[in-house]
Amino acid sequence: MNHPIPATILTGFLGAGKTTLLRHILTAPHGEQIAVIENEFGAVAIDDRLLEESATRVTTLSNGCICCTSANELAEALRALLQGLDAGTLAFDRVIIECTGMADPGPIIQTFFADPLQAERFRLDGVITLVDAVHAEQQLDTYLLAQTQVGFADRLLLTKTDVAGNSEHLIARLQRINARAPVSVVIQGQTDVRELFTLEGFMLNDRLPVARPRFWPRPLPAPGVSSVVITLTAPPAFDALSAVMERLLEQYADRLLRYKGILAVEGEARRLLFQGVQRLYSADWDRCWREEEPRTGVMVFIGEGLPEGEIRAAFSTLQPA
Ligand SMILES: Nc1nc2c(ncn2[C@@H]2O[C@H](COP(=O)(O)OP(=O)(O)OP(=O)(O)O)[C@@H](O)[C@H]2O)c(=O)[nH]1
Repeated sequence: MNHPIPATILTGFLGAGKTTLLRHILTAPHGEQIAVIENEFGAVAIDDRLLEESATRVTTLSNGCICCTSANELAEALRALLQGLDAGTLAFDRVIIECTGMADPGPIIQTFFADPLQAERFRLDGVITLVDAVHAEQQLDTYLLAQTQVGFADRLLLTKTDVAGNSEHLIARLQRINARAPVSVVIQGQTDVRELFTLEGFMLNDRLPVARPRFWPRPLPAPGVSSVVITLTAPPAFDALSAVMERLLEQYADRLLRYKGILAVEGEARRLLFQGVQRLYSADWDRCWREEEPRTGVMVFIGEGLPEGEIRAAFSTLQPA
């Protein structure tokens, strides 16, 4: 059985610097061969040829926005890459998908969960969202999509800080939208590529940063994308936990972009890893808790117009009064 091939999704609003970063990734000496799936918006080919020189293969999805029409096309492109790999006509260690600036990463991510072949042969390593420090505040004010892209991220990269100057306010805003994803600065695509390649954002392991709870003086204006971090100090019973999650998903799955957590369960030596994207989720038993580890569970919910009160109330029923 082959190891699943890691896939990285690059997203970010129009002009955020995705192609600039991709070019840097393709020429950096990280030792991986990379296949690229480009999602063109409109007919104007961006620098495919430039990318072609350093990538194993560049597949361009013709159909504009992946999120609207071409989820199937993406699945087809991934399948074609696998065929090439299996036939020995292609060699690559990783796939990078560059989304258009107007794409909602949700359906793209779901492609990796929904299709059994994709789920088996690929491992979604992480979603990297680029944020243009010059324009992001205005984009976040105007386009829910810009917030959604931030909400889906495992890692946020702030670009153009060389022009924007002080970005503290923006960084605080990004962390409010997505308390889970670390934010780092990238100027003209320059970054340590290896750090982008081992996110394992969907594997939920020890790399999940356990976000500190944050307190904000004012609630976010709704609707907006925000995150809620829930900490469970006492391990709940499995059935009670399942019932709470099922009820929340039944009612609010549409509003939940992503949620994931590491949970301790009563009478169970192993950690429960729970993660999902909108309606698609999985719960898996992971390694045993180590003796010295506090059996504290943490769940992070990221979503649009998050029903924070309801989520907190549901989980509080799992804790001793
Ligand atoms: N000053 C500055 N400019 C940057 C930086 N990163 C990217 N740019 C410029 O921003 C512009 C847009 O960069 P691209 O890499 O094409 O952005 P993109 O996200 O691929 O754009 P779309 O495909 O249109 O969504 C280009 O002119 C880049 O040179 C940066 O860190 N600083």
